Amino acid sequence: MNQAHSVPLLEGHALVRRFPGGAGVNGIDLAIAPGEVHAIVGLNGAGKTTLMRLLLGMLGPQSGSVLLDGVDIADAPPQVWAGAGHLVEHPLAYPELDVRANLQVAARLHGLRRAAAADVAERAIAEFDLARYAGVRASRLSLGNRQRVGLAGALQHGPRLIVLDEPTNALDPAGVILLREALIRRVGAGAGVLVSSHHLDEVARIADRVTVVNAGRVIGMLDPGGIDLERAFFSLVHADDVERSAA
Ligand SMILES: Nc1ncnc2c1ncn2[C@@H]1O[C@H](COP(=O)(O)OP(=O)(O)OP(=O)(O)O)[C@@H](O)[C@H]1O
Repeated sequence: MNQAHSVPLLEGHALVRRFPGGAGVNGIDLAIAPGEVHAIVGLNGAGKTTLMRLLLGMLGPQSGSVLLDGVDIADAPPQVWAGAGHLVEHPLAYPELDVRANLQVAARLHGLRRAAAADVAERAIAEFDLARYAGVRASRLSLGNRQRVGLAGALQHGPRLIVLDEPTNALDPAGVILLREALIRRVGAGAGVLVSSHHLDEVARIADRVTVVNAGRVIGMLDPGGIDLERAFFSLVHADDVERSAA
């Protein structure tokens, strides 16, 4: 960690996507560098998921742009996308397939050949402690195990860019540790991670940078090594709410 590089893996510039009623993303700049964990935190409805969907091209911006490896995502070829891994919104593609098959399909969709896909899927099963469930249909899994499979599928192909929306939701404490270690390994090897979370303790453990989002805008940064992250978070949000209500 802490080896932030000058060329970002992913950059969002002046991103705007307002939904009817005004909520959404109201002009955000954000970058993810190789070798860093960049966390975004914010209250429910702050715009974190919308921002991630914009950054991944799952949702088009009304204005602004996104560069992936320096290339506008509208022009990024499939091999550039193959170097990304994300888990935003839907943990599983194929509920009727078993865990092993789901992971193999996910690896194939990231451009791996059949034998390599089978190989990475076995390693992912081991990494996320899913051996007991490898032959179980995904639709029969508990929420937490489904989340483990989704994370394994997002990380198994060795992406350089990792984007995870609230990845610790539904995970048990063992799953939280497995994920933390999996991310630390990848960041140590040069990957860049964007992660949203409501768990400030976990954010403090893994993040190099923490961006606070409120009402669709970036309102400040938190120091992950700071002593009272919760207090710092609420004071930023409160100050922003007061400022907006006075405007
Ligand atoms: N498709 C949509 N149509 C209308 N409003 C939407 C749509 N998607 C999101 N919103 C609204 O945009 C705002 C931001 O939602 P978003 O899911 O990005 O927040 P979030 O920060 O991820 O919240 P949470 O912490 O609850 O997951 C919310 O008020 C939400 O209701």
